[in-house]
Amino acid sequence: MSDRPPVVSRLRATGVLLQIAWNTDRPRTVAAFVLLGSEAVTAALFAWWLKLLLDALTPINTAQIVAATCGMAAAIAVAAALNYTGQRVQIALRDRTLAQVDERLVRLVGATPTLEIHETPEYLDQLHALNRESWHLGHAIPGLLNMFATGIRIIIAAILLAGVSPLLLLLPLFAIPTLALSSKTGALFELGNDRAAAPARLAHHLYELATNPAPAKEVRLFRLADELTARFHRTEVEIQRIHRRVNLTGQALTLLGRVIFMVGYFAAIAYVVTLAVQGRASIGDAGLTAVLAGQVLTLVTGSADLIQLAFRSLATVARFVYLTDFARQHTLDVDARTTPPRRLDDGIELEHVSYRYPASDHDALHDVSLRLPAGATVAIVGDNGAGKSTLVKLLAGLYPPSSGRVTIDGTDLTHLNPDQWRRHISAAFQDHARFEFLLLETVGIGDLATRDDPVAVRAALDRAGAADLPAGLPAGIDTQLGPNWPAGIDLSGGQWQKLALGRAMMRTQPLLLLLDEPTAAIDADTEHQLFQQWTAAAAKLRHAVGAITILVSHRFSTVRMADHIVVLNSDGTIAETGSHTELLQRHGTYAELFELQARTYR
Ligand SMILES: Nc1ncnc2c1ncn2[C@@H]1O[C@H](COP(=O)(O)OP(=O)(O)OP(=O)(O)O)[C@@H](O)[C@H]1O
Repeated sequence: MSDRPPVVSRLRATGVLLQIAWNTDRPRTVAAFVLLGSEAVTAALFAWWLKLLLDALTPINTAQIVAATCGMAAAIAVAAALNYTGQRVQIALRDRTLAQVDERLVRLVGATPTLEIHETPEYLDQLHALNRESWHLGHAIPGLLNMFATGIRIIIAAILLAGVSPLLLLLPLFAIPTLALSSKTGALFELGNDRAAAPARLAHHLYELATNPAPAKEVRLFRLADELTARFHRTEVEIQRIHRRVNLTGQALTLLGRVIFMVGYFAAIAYVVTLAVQGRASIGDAGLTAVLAGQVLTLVTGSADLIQLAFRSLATVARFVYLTDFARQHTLDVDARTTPPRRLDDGIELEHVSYRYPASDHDALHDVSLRLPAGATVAIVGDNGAGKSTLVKLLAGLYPPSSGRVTIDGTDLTHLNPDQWRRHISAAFQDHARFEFLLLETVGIGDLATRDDPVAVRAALDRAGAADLPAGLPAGIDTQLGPNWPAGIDLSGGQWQKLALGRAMMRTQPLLLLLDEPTAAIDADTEHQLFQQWTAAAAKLRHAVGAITILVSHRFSTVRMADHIVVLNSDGTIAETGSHTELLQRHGTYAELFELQARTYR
């Protein structure tokens, strides 16, 4: 997961967790440590009151008997009260801290300017493992507090035992193997999870395929239930095999540690009994030792379990730290970068641009050099997988080129503040998101400045050819979208796509409008009309801001309207560029594809 040794990454995780708790709720952080620490002191002193009581019996010392009995009763009552309050504070602190952990992750990942983290297998494995182990996160804060309280009890028990005989301080030494082995077993658990991360992600994917509504049609049509079940079963067997192997080793190590401690425990009891027989220890000392030796057993084995649990939960916190570090590394120092121009005078240029996806062994785009003049409408065509969407995402700054550069009026796109650049662009994709909000918001978020303005939203819907869509819905523009919400309704694929288009139309003067097969689910005639409308709008914007419109489409009746057409080869290189007329005269790939499609429609 990271290059750091496990102990260092756990220490860092502890620091991060305590810092989040502190920033989230300072009073409760302090209260939890004070209450549980005080409970530990009170409970640990019970044995001392017992010793005073036993010593007061021979000879009888009534005042001491009364004081010791009251002390014992008070120790029990106060410890119970502190424990009750401390646990409640601890639960509230845990819940608030966990909510803060989730919020940090959402904020950091959402603010990452490029898409690369979503395509890096190592990152995805860690994210999935974090989701799977999310219940461990819930143990992290209680685990740290319990370790703190247990530490106090062990220290007090050690002081009291040393008072009887310094030799008794050797007793906790017998616990060292248990303690040492517990971190080893914790590391083994983490190793199991790391090894199982990839098959676990596969199992999750198979589970989602079988249970989510989106793939349900194809799963039934292609009768894939048995196939998915068989794959799921094989993957789960593999996951269990990985865990079983490391768990067996862990259990054997735990047993060994316990046996060693038991030897020391019986030796301590035998030693104090011998001292008492020789008259070198009082009855109270013998009672104190018997109770404390028993407590040390519980405390040490308990603390070993606590350390193990804390090690596991801190391993999960360490995943969170890894993910946030990863996201932070990808959130480059954006504020320091140049502000984009308010209008395009020259245009956009791609200079020998190549792009390779993190998990891929070949370029999706290779050595692409292109000039997109200010004010132009540009269509990109090519076979499936030729790199059209990749090119669109590079222009949006969602990926940095692997080599070469994209310039905006001469400024390297990677030097522009991505947040500012995205204020000047708009986009609609074939694989658009389904924001299940009110229709008004689903479209309005295309321009956060006017997101709640019904006039702006209706105008955007009009530009997207969806002016009539709200009228057919129960609450019009205020209809809740998404069947999973109260009064929420689902839409057809084409209707969702029109809303995505509406979102793209919210911005009225973008410098760059990216339309990546935004009308694939809409009929060809409507697409044709819409593109005519957009070309007319682009002509107006040409003079105002020099806006460039990029359209990816497989429909040549639409593509032909563009000023410039870029044809990509299936290996991500450029085949040819030019206007429709120029490309037809060239009798190359475009002319061939155009003729083929035109023939189909004749
Ligand atoms: N996230 C990814 N990780 C690895 N490879 C990818 C990823 N996305 C796309 N590719 C690969 O990059 C190449 C270009 O894909 P891209 O989506 O840009 O093609 P496209 O021309 O838009 O295709 P289509 O017409 O099918 O939408 C393809 O070979 C594809 O398999």
